[in-house]
Amino acid sequence: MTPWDRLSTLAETAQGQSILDLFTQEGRAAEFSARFGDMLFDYSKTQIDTKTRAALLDLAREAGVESRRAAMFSGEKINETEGRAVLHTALRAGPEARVLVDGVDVMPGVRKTRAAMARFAEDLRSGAFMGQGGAITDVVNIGIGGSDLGPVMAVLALAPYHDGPKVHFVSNVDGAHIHDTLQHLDPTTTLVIVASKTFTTIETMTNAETARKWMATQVTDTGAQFAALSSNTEATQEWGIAQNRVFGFEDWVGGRYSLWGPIGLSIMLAVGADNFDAFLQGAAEMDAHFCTVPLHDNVPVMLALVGIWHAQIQGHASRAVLPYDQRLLRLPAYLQQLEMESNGKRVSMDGADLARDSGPIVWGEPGTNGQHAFYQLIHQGTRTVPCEFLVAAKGHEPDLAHHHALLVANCLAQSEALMRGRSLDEARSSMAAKGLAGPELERQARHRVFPGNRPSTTLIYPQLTPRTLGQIIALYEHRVFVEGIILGINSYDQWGVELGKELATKLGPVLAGETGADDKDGSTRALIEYVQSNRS
Ligand SMILES: O=P(O)(O)OC[C@H]1O[C@H](O)[C@H](O)[C@@H](O)[C@@H]1O
Repeated sequence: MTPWDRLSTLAETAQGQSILDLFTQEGRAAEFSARFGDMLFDYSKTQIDTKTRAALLDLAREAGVESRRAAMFSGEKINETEGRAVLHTALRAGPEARVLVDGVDVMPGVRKTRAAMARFAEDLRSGAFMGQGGAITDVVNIGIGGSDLGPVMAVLALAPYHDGPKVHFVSNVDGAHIHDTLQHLDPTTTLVIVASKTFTTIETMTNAETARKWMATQVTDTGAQFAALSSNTEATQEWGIAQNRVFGFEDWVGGRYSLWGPIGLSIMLAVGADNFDAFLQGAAEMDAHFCTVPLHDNVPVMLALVGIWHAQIQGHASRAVLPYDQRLLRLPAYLQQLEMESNGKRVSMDGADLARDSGPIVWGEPGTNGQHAFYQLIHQGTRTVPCEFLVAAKGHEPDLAHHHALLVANCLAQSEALMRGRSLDEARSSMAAKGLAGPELERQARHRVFPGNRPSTTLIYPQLTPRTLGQIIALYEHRVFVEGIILGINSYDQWGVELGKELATKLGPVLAGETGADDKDGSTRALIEYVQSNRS
């Protein structure tokens, strides 16, 4: 019997197994949680028991998690469809590290770029680097996908550490985005960063061109107030950005894994090089944990196995990520790219159809806001949505500690409510206490039943510092990697984004009326006609 078969059988047995009843086993909370430093990952509020966990760990071993992990860290070209190594971990490696790609140590180059970024950041933050109108007050990062989501998420998350210029982000090709961002800024004291690994992404290049025109209205040497983050340094030069403000990286850094290097410049500008270093250090600590701790106690591995249990074994199509932390507002969006662009694939590494479901749909919002919106479905809908809660024991506002206490209480209450539910008898008693009786009591009570037994995990940490944020992001990166290995997926390519881009490029001239729409289907033709007759 393969571990997959064993897990299917275990899932059948687990059907109807009360999670709450599992807690009659003494010490379950400690036994079904994993620690990393002062961070605790609690997965005891799931149906996973000792046998299930053993089978999940066998699955990980048989899939070759340990050897694939070694292959990734040693610079092997594990991104086989693109023939590339996967070494975002090198961007945060410590001073002693040596990482070979094709026999060459890449670390001297990584350190050189990191030092150049830090010098530039400190020059800009101290006012040594200025715009035409004086010290830089605002920075606009123009990028999309991995060149946007990571930096936006991290800059918002680290608000208590901001002591640099105000950082803004423009990603959407919708002119509204750049318009609304630039209209309040002064071009003479603004730095524009063009962040694009390829430096060909149409949205980014269109926005960059618009920013350049805006800058030219008041600045004589526009190029002097631009910086570029890219692995295509030739294109940055052609575009007119001086070499000393181009921060390059190699093709072994995937877009959605790139915030640790040059793509993180906006984060460094906002919080300073020391805080950025702490962010990298946190991630490096998680890397060391992932590489050395036995699978059973390994937080990324266990997070991945819980994910596999819920998505591929129990068949839950989505998972909700619910940070009880307003500053992690964009974490769900960031994780949507990280997880769904990495593991949303229908063929395995060798091109065969995937034997089971690909990675799940990831969605979420910060708590407590989500509670007043979609938690209704999570508690009483017909589908089970495994929930991943994140919360800090302590906030950053000592005088608002009572807010934080309420926040934490709500987070803990939600995982408890999801597990415990409310029975029909309990609902009946509360209706009876309100004076209801007979059929009306019965009808009202049924609406107030919570089936419960809904699984969730909680990641809890002392406080959201730069170091903790680095740990959390690296944790999720490795989770994605482990899930991808188990599914046999190449988590590091993204061919699924190409077709839409190609068709959009061809539709441009059609919409402009330069070419006909004869080869289009009826629906697309009708939409084209609608746009053409309603845009003037
Ligand atoms: O950084 P860029 O080359 O501009 O790419 C930006 C983004 O666009 C692509 O379509 C990919 O789906 C993303 O993985 C990537 O992060």
